[in-house]
Amino acid sequence: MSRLLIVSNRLPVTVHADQGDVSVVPSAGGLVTALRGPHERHGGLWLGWPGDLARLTEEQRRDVEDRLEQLGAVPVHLTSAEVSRYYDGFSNGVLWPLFHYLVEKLHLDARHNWESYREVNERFAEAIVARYRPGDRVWIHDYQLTLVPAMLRRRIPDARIGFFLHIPFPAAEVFRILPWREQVLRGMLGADVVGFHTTAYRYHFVYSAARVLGLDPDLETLAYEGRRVRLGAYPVSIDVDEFVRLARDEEVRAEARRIRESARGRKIVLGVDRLDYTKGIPRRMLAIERFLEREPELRSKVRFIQLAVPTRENVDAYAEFRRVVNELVGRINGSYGTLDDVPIHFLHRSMPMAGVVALYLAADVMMVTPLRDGMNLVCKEYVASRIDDTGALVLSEFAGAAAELIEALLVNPHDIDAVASTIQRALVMSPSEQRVRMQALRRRVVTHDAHRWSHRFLNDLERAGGVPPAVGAARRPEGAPQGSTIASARSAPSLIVMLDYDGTLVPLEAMPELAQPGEALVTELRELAARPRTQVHVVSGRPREDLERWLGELPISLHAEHGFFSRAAPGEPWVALREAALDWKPRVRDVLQGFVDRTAGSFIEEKMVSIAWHYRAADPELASQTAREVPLELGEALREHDLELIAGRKVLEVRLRGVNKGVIVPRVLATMGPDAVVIALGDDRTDEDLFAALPPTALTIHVGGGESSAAFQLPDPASARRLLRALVA
Ligand SMILES: O=P(O)(O)OC[C@H]1O[C@H](O[C@H]2O[C@H](CO)[C@@H](O)[C@H](O)[C@H]2O)[C@H](O)[C@@H](O)[C@@H]1O
Ligand SMILES: O=c1ccn([C@@H]2O[C@H](COP(=O)(O)OP(=O)(O)O)[C@@H](O)[C@H]2O)c(=O)[nH]1
Repeated sequence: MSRLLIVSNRLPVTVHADQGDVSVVPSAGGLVTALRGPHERHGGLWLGWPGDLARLTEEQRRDVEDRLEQLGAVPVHLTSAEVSRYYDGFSNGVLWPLFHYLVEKLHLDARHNWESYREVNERFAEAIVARYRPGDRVWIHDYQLTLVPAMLRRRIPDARIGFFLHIPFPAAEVFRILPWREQVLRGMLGADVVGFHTTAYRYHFVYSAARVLGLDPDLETLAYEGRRVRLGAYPVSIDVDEFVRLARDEEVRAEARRIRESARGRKIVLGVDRLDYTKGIPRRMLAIERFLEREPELRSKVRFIQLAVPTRENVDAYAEFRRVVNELVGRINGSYGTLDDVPIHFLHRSMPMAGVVALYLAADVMMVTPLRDGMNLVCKEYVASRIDDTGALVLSEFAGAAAELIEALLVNPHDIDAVASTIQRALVMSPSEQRVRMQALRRRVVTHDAHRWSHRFLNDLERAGGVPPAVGAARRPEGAPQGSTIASARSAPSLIVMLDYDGTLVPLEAMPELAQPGEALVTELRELAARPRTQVHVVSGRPREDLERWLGELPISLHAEHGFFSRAAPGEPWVALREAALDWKPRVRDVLQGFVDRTAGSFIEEKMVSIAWHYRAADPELASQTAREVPLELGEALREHDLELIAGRKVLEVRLRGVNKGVIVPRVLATMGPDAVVIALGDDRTDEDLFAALPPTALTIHVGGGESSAAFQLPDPASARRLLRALVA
């Protein structure tokens, strides 16, 4: 049976060793809460870091490993130097603040932290390989392991790999600050499915990939290295039944009553967060201070409880942050406390889930006001626990959960006045308004629970994969031609080699004039043409002048503008395919010039019988939107003048209908005997016309990733040229 291998930095339990005592306790944080259900249901393995086992005796270690095994947990051990570099230094000192838009907290200079991050990601990939069985699904989680999908893909190319990011993916303008932006994107794109909490995070990812890697932006699927990577928004959630069960539990209810009694008639306003600077605790405290200042008559009627769970205490920013929060709480309690009570009850500890639910049941108002939060599960837990439809939720607009929980009182956590007013509003909310809002919230949380979250993701993972269509083509070529195929072509009585230029013989460049052939390529083509009974044809979309300037001396045939012009040998004239009306050009040029003017970095390439608008160097977001408008604006001109608009790789080209690379095929074949072997290589949509016009016996080769009607495929121009050299050898 197909197993689910869950892979995350943290295991569902963490081992603590304290002065000889060893405890194995449930890990804190939303990721672990969300994944417990799928792990138990699918009965697979969970690979992750168990905490520090270095100080355990051999016997204690064996005992811990037995307990982990019973839980289906596979430990990936980290040294204390790795914890400090990979986890504290890079994951939580670089990626965490950057992805939460807290750029001033970034520590980018410690390169060894990045090295360690890479090494530990390799270790995770190795650990997966060691446990992997064919048919397993691998689900990798979060920012600590962004490189693992690609590392695993290299080791097991046909593995089914999912990746889910639990924190926000920031806007491209913020993401590209990261010196390792390319590696992180390529790492994540190793997966078949990449999941985010919200459509906004997915959008940022797509445009980061477009900007940094030059991929074509598409919100559903990215074509990457010959694969199709599916992107989805899957808002994570909680095990609702478990919270309802705890909310009905007599002991939990008794504890909730005790908490209320100790508040002596005061209303309770609750916060539950890891003590993380993203959670907005200081600004929440300032809003409480503002509220107390503004509402003297309510001071004795409210108790604020803040449960602050210790977290990442070895990261400098967290230690400093704890000091700031302590000072604030001290100041407010000093100003507004009495001999009887203090306004803020601040608890710096973690609690068992039953204790947390008792707090949820006791609280009249729940404050969840992070500055940024990937999702935030605390707010969903509060809603699930309020089985009698009472209570008010104050929720930050910057939590991923705000996209779903729109019936909460949504606030901007940066606006202290607004948060203070919202506390007041929540405290006086009528029971009927509470019910209307809470019922709507509960409906959404109940129907979109953790079970549904994992089900949706794993369903998409089941169906994902495959390769992207190369424009205009329909299937995946078989792979590189075998040595025997090349050998039989070499021994054929005569050989016709038809070659596209850009993207096939040379890599694509930002500006067409930069893609010059270089001496090595010129020599290779000369040697190929010198083979006995061999014809070489370069069949390009380029104008005659480029081909003449770069390849004109060679004893080969040149075909420019997709075969509209041909030149048989050096010194011979260029011959046009037919008479062509060119009266459409000013009109088309005008329209395309409008697109150049509003899309910086794009340009027009004008040839004799076609005009192309190139946008590979333009801002990808702008260019992809603009490209959609081109057919609309050109529609009438295309119809009136019988023109075609052809989409290539980041280029749109207007040309006469019926002029394509296929038109030269009958002429070329007529020059050789029927037993000539034809080899054709091309990378783009326009080369599909050539492949389609060739006889089925031709050896057609698509250069690059994706689908094509070609029989074979080579990854890049370098391998295409190796094949040409092999023909000569
Ligand atoms: O493992 P730690 O370093 O102690 O941190 C705990 C977890 O914090 C983060 O949680 C995120 O995941 C939640 C569930 O998807 C989401 O609701 C929340 O907004 C996120 O911040 C972190 O992403 C996890 O990797 C940590 O395990
Ligand atoms: O003492 C506590 C208090 C809270 N939580 C849980 O920690 C998770 C916090 O998840 P959230 O998504 O809100 O934020 P994260 O901490 O993952 O950033 C929730 O399931 C809480 O119930 C916990 O494990 N121990």
